[in-house]
Amino acid sequence: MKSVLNFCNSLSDLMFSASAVIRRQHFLIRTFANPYKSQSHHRTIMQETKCMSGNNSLEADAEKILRTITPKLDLSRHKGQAGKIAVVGGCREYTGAPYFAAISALKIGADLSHVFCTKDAATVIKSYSPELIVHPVLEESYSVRDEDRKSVSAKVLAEVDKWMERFDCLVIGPGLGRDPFLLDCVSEIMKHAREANVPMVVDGDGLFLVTNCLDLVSGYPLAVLTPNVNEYKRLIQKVLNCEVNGQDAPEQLLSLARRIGGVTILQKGKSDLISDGETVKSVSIFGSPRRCGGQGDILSGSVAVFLSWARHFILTGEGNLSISPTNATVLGCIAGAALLRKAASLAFADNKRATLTGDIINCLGRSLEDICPAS
Ligand SMILES: NC(=O)C1=CN([C@@H]2O[C@H](COP(=O)(O)OP(=O)(O)OC[C@H]3O[C@@H](n4cnc5c(N)ncnc54)[C@H](O)[C@@H]3O)[C@@H](O)[C@H]2O)[C@@H](O)CC1
Ligand SMILES: Nc1ncnc2c1ncn2[C@@H]1O[C@H](COP(=O)(O)OP(=O)(O)OP(=O)(O)O)[C@@H](O)[C@H]1O
Ligand SMILES: [Mg+2]
Repeated sequence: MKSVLNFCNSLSDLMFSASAVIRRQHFLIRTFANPYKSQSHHRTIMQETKCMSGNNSLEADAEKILRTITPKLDLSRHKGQAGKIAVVGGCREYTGAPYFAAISALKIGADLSHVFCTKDAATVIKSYSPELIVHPVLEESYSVRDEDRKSVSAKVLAEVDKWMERFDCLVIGPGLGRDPFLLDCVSEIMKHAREANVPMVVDGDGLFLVTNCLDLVSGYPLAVLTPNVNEYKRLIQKVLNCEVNGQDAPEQLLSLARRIGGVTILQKGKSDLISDGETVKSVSIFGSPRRCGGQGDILSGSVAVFLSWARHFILTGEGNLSISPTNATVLGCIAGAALLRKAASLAFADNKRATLTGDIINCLGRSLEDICPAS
């Protein structure tokens, strides 16, 4: 029995540090197991959301989900098994956003957090924290001659590709900026991530890119979009060709996720609404009335970690599966939103009007400990 258990443990460890082949197998299993892919929608969107709001099941049991998917701290595990995250973002204007996302991933429990940014941003981000692994590989138009664009683009891609298979999730967009050459390179990075079945959380300027080129994520079930009010408005206008409908928000979100081929969308706001085109859930845990910039960046880093943990939990069949919904991307969003909101409320209790994003990051550990104690 013990040897069987040991075997299972080793197998599970192996799976988490997944090779490309295993990732692909997992993806196939998940794809065929996903009713979305079978196109068998037995209920209409209207029936589904009415049914959900009718029995008040829109609100997720977020704390239970977070507790369930968070791995136990185990002395037998080695570095990397609790997750390796990479943030693609950081340019001349923005160095805070990628830092917030990457450091949040570490504070929550990922073992390694990388940042792929421009040269200008790299030294600054490194100086914020020695914990982050910072790659100064991205280039903006101003630093590249027209005739060098092709070769520079290939070099950028090669630099990121060297690491791609090692990541459990990418966060694309915090502080990326909107330089056209840089965004072209990031499009290529996204295509490679998709080929390698690496999950992607797309936020900030990554959403600007995706809204203008939906094919980058369309039909990719491992993509998560985390739009704020503005980013959501732009997505709705582009995809559904209408305005945001505050009255039927869950229904509209469900159709948006369906129209983008079953990606998961976390619509940030007073309540966070989450849908993968199959189901809609909300997270309304009390947060903070302060709307300081950077909270969305914490969220993107958090979702990346929880998504990786949820995937591991589901793919290895570890623990009990008594949670619903069962899509890892949705579970990651629910847990990430819950943790951020709780941390924001703790930070606000301490700092009131002076609450800043750094204060919220400092409360991530306490917030996690309240929901899911380390021992
Ligand atoms: N310290 C930093 O480096 C930060 C950088 N950030 C980055 O800045 C870039 C642009 O992100 P933004 O969030 O500013 O882009 P948005 O398109 O959301 O915001 C653009 C403008 O809309 C306004 N706006 C924002 N939220 C609104 C709301 N709820 N209702 C009405 N108007 C609203 C803002 O004041 C801003 O002027 C991204 O790359 C993002 O990641 C932000 O994450 C904030 C922190
Ligand atoms: N009106 C609100 N009331 C309560 N919480 C909110 C409200 N709006 C947003 N939040 C919380 O703040 C988080 C970040 O949302 P926000 O809209 O600030 O993102 P953002 O604009 O992308 O942030 P960033 O400045 O990092 O780019 C959300 O997940 C949500 O939990
Ligand atoms: Mg944002």
